[in-house]
Amino acid sequence: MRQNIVAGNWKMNKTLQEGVALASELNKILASKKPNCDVVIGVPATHITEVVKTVDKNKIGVAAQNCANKESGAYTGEISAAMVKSTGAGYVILGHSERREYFGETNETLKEKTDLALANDLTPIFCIGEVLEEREANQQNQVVKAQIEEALFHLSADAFAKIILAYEPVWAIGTGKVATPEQAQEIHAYIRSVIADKFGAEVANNTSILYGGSCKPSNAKELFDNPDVDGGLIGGASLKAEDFVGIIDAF
Ligand SMILES: O=C[C@H](O)COP(=O)(O)O
Repeated sequence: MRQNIVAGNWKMNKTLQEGVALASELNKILASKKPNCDVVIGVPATHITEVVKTVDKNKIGVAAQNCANKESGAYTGEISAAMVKSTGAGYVILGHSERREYFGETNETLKEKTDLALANDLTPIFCIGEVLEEREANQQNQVVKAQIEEALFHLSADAFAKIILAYEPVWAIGTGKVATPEQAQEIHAYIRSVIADKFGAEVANNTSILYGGSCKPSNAKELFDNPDVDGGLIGGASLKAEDFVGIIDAF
């Protein structure tokens, strides 16, 4: 069934001690709440084990921010999907635009990462989205369609059903410039139609599609109120427990 989800992406922020303190604060606040959405935090790989120990797993899921496109072996510095799984994380963020832009990730490598994540029983939070020039040229639909087709269309419908999508217009990430609720709804509905055409209406209806890009407590509700927006992937505002909880409370 389609889930509402608020996922944080801490990116490369917080030392281990600061991260554990943030996770602990969040855990404490959520202990007395019953959120109307699943809550996930995407933390640096070095923090996963301690954060998993810190939070109530029934309330907060933990995500890695990446995994390797190889199973194991001589790939210095890489972290495999099996290693991520062994830390206790349940999710992995894949294809974030920062990984695509700064670390050369392509739809082809993301296809391999997705397969390994699924094989290791991790839930991918798979990011797609257009850059500003593409939006200005009105190419956003074809960009996100190609990202989904090239990295995910080889999957069976059952495998695809395990994926969470995150639509993040790159021009809205960390810029304070948020997509309007209408822009978000329009492209989320389009993404769902792309999924329906390939995997059928049931899979499409059950896929959670999150919005990411300058989402904060003050604009979360108007974004999440749209029928095809099932939550958010939150960067900056996930670094303060109060702000992150403000977004969770938008549901
Ligand atoms: O993964 C999260 C997104 O990149 C959004 O980041 P932001 O909320 O700081 O704009």
